[in-house]
Amino acid sequence: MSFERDLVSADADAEGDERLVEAALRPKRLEEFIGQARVREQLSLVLQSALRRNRPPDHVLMSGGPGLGKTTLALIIATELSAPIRITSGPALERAGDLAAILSTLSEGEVLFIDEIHRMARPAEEMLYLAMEDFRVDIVVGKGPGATAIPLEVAPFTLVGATTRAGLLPAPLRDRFGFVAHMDFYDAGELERVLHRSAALLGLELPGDAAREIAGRSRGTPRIANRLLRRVRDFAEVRSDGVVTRDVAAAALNLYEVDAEGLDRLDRAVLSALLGKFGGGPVGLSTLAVAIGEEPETVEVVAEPFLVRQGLLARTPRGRVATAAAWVHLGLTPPPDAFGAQVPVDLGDDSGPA
Ligand SMILES: Nc1ncnc2c1ncn2[C@@H]1O[C@H](COP(=O)(O)OP(=O)(O)OP(=O)(O)O)[C@@H](O)[C@H]1O
Ligand SMILES: [Mg+2]
Repeated sequence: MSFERDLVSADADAEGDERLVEAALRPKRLEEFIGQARVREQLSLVLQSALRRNRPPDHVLMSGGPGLGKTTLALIIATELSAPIRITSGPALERAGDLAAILSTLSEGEVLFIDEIHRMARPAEEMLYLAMEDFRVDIVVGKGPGATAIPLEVAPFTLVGATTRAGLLPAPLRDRFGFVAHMDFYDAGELERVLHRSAALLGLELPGDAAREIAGRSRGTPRIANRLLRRVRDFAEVRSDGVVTRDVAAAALNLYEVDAEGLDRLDRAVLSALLGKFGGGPVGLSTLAVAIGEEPETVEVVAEPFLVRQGLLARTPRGRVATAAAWVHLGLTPPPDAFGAQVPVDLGDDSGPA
């Protein structure tokens, strides 16, 4: 085996390994799933009543940002129903035939998981409407006036769709889901629980204050929490005999350019460009994305929701605007007319004009 081959396979192994770890850390049952209390309770009811009636549950749509647990929940749904699951994604369903091939081979009660469902092609989407509602599809044979539609029955199944952009789903599709689960960012306490659970699975001792340090920098996202935990573990193995402390965690995360508020390179690039190149905005999404060499969708889906939640960026009808807090976060003085600079300040009882 040549040296290059070795390097390549070592690389692929490392990446495969990371993905394996991510899969190993996924909660398998609904009760192991941390946070999202409302979604969990709603979903639990949907599943329990379906089990009681011995019928496949309503179709479920999960919407929320990357890494918040959509795929994890889809797998949990199948497990809780003791049903097989078929996994595909919107971009893989380019032609109606791609979807027909899957639908026609589903077994009764099977869960069909379509990830990135907002990226499905139109013809497949229209076929899906019919399948969701009537459990049949029309296979069109031939073209033009001679074309005929051959109806084909589909076994009753449960569709689980996941999307980071629910707004892009056409209404007819959205309306055919019986239950929509909105996944939100996790709070610090929930992320700490995710971290403790993962640390236990990785055989890593994680003190409470170290977990808090990592949780605070995880952008409200379990996937990021787990990823940062692995970087902290690496750092500890090499630099501190595998012992994780709060200082070790902080040093590791500083090394990986995750700042104290959890902003990573992309977040800071967005803010720096917004302040440095556009004077704080307003600036359009695509202009901003071009300025940092990213796709608009990446900026919109990955960076912005977190920046908005942290009160660092605002989406206005005229474009993206940095708030006064953004200037402060990057160590700059906000201009007097900075967006959000006029936040009402409670000066107490006796500080007002006499
Ligand atoms: N509620 C949770 N409790 C514990 N771990 C979680 C939870 N949600 C997500 N995770 C962890 O985060 C990782 C990412 O979750 P998942 O793959 O389900 O995200 P996703 O929403 O499907 O993301 P994407 O939009 O990128 O596909 C999982 O490997 C899992 O270990
Ligand atoms: Mg996913």
